[in-house]
Amino acid sequence: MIATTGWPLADGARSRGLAWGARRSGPDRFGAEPPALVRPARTLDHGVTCMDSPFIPPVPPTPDQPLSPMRRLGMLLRRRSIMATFPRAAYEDLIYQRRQFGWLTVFVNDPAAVHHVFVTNAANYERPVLARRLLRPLSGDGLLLAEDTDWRNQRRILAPAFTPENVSLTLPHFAAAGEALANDLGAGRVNLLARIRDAALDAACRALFSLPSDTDGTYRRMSALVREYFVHAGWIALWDMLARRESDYVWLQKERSDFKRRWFAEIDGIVADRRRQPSVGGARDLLDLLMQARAADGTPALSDKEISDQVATMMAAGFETTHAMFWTAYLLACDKAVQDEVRAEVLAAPPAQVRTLARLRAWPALRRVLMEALRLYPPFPVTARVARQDDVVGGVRIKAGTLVMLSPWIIHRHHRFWDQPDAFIPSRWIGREDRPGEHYIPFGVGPRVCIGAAFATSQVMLVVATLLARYRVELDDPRPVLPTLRNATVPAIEPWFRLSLLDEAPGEDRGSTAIPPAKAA
Ligand code: HEM
Repeated sequence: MIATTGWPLADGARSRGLAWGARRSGPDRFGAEPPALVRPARTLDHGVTCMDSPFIPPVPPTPDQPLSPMRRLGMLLRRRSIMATFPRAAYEDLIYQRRQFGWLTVFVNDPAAVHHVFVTNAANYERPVLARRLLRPLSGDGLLLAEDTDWRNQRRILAPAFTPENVSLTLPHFAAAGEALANDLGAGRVNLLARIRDAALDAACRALFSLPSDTDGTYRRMSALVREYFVHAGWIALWDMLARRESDYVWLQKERSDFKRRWFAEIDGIVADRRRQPSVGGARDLLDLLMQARAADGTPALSDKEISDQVATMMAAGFETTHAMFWTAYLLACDKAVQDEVRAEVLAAPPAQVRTLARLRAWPALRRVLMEALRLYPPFPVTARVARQDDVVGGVRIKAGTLVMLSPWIIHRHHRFWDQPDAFIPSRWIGREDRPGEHYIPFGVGPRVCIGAAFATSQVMLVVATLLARYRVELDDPRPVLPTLRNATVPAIEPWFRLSLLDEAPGEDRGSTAIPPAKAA
């Protein structure tokens, strides 16, 4: 058991090392004294009994007062966590506003205001230039960045590929990726994030393209490319904030255009290979489903370029799954009792038997842990829109051009909406697995809600279940694992974990992986 205190944090906070069942101590996020270490079980508003003294994962410090625009800008440019810029009021107000050099940004927490912006008046809002500049090299002209009629057409064409039957088609691919990960790992000390990153890409490549093994190095190259993108070309620069159009300061975007060329060369190659060697019989993966999509007159609905754009979008969006997988494993590693509960149900219904979405219901405890992981660490911590015309949002008059933010990070930890918002309490979802409520929005809201939600959740569940069926997982690192934002909610460090085979005593050392974890992700 590790319980080190006082490790200096990147964001200037101090926190505790946390391992098996480590519990909260020290002041809370708002500086208040903590409640007693062991709390009695009690009943929440929605009638669910909450476990004693839940694990409270560390987070960047929350400023009591809003930070000045200069300080926020400095933090952003120095790659400090965006979460550390949200003051206490953001977690308490229904509408939280701030100005950046005269520009108003409105965070909508109020469900009615969220509904107005993302559903009833969604046509008045579009993705901001900044998001398009950052995401275009990764996702091309696919669904994620499409707008208006183009978006409606694309969504209509893609929807059939994501029906429960078609997502079920991909489950064997996810199970195979989980098996490959479990075989590859072995007992000992491990940089689980690095391995999960590879496993998520492996799962995506299998489900999208039926690439069963990395014989020609395709997904190693793709993995390296995406990592490189998130660390370098995909990071916000000052000129991105100044740009009014996607094409502004194009000469400063050479790194991004180079990335786009290399990224699409890989994807175009995969599409061209499938054209040369089409699948026989029915569809075996998402690429087949996209190639088989038909317009009303029976002609192919998508050209090869459009297929590449959609595949790139799915791959880019699919990287969110890596982090969902990591945070799920991390939370399980930090709460032994919950891990044991999940393992018991996984051993009772082994992953090899799970071949349909309906069968995933055999793992309700795992599902609740994933729901809690997506609540505490939503892979997209903020979703932004720009008003096309003046509007009134939650009683606030906004002008055309105003940035309106929906932050799952804030809403999921909002003090009006959640009991013990920062605590890991999977039991809060008992009986609510299918109706998590309007304050739970990891996959977005309204017509542009994530099309790949079932795909992503089944992937995470199958890979994590396969891991737990083989190993006990512990955190073996004294450093606090703080979330930060790099296009997704990622851990600021790559922590060490310790795996032991189920028939070994926990923590028994069978050697460690030779490669030390890389520095901050
Ligand atoms: C845990 C993993 C994932 C999370 C948390 C997630 C979350 C989201 C969110 C919040 C949005 C809405 C963004 C907005 O409104 O601006 C979105 C959109 C989207 N997601 Fe996901 N996503 C995940 C995985 C996936 C996967 C695996 C795929 C594809 C296979 C995918 C495909 C998409 C696409 C294409 C869109 C754009 C939908 C549209 O604009 O109509 N996502 N996702």
